[in-house]
Parts: sequence; C-alpha cells; structure tokens
Amino acid sequence: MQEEAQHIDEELFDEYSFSVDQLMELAGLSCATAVSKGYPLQSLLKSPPRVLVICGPGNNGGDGLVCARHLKLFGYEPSVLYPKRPKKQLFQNLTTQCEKMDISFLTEMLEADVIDEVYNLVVDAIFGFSFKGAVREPFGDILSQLKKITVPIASVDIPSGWDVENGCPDGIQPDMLISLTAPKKAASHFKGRYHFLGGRFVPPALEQKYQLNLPQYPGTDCVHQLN
Ligand SMILES: [K+]
Repeated sequence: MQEEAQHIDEELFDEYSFSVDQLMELAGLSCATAVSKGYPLQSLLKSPPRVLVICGPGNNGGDGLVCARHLKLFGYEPSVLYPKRPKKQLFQNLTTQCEKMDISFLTEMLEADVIDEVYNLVVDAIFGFSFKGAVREPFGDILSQLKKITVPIASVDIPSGWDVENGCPDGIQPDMLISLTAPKKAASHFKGRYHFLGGRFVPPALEQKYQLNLPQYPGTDCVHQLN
C-alpha cells in the first residue's frame, strides 16, 4: 500500500504530467476545507480562531503550508511550526506566500498545556506516505507533545508517526483524518470523529488502473466525508 501510494504519485507526475505545485494546492485546499467543515469558525471555543499547523520536511509539510494559507483566507488565524525546511524553491515559495499573508511562524515547539490554552486545534502535516522507521528529532519531541494535547488534531493524509500500513496503537490519535487521493491502509485504524477524502484530481484511467473505487464527491466539493 505504501508502495502503491508512491506509484500513483509518480504516475501523476511522470505519465499524467501534473506538477507538484498543482496537486499540492488542491491537496492543501482540501485540508483547509475539511477543517472548516469539521471545526466551523462559529463553533470554536477560543477567540481569536487560532490554529497551529505543524509542517514536516516533505510534501506532506507542503500540503500543510497550503492548508495554512487557505485557512487564513477562510478567516482562521493559523500559526505555522516548520522546523526542518527543505531548500527546494517550491517550499520557499509556499513559505513566502504564508509570510506575506501575515501568518506567523513559531521558532520552537510549544508545550502541550500552552497549545491547549492558545489554539483551537492542530493540523498535523508532519509526515505522509513516505514516513519510515523510528521518528528522528525534532519530530520525536513534537509528536510526544501532540500525544498530550486535548485540543483536536486534524491529520493530513496519515497520522504522523503511524506506520503507513499498520498504524500505531500508542501514537497520536487524531480527531480528523483527511485522506488524500485515496485512504491508505492505516486509515482502518483511525478512531477519530471525522474522516474526509480530499485531493479530487485523480484521472478516471488512473483510478481504474489501481482500482481505487473512489466514492462520488458531492457536486463541486473538493472533499467527501467518509464518516
Ligand atoms: K500527517
């Protein structure tokens, strides 16, 4: 399944000629849309409507940066923690776009009780389907704080730190999962309240080839609520 997700990814770029920027924009928009459906502005307990978005070093982190930008456009107040920044132009551009929209970047991870006091929820965009092996720092410390928080976590594609196929019983337990392209095997271990499918960009021929059996998205929506 981890390999399958990577094959689909490669095929979208190599055979179908999509650029990473294009798909990341749609993925991040799906995440912000799912957050706004699960945690509407008027339902939030803390004002201003602060959201902490934690971004990892790969494309999952890029989805998080795009998500933060759209959350800002939707009226939320996102702050981003981006401790390990790749040199690629794409990520530099996404960072500049956030900065130019007055999205603040934290310099270090906050303690769990501070997160609970200040933020309404956390978007987990740390690792996606390329995560492997034991968690390396600084992400081990970040994940251990996330295990202690009581505000909800919305995980992008896969709950970070979970094995892509087998999950992680003592890992973080997100309240929302936004599966991108198609749910990964680990999604069967998800016990939170909201499971959304996003990334409405899969060409029908690719869907058929991998027998993804994707559900019908409602109307023009960019997310589909699975449960
Ligand atoms: K994630």
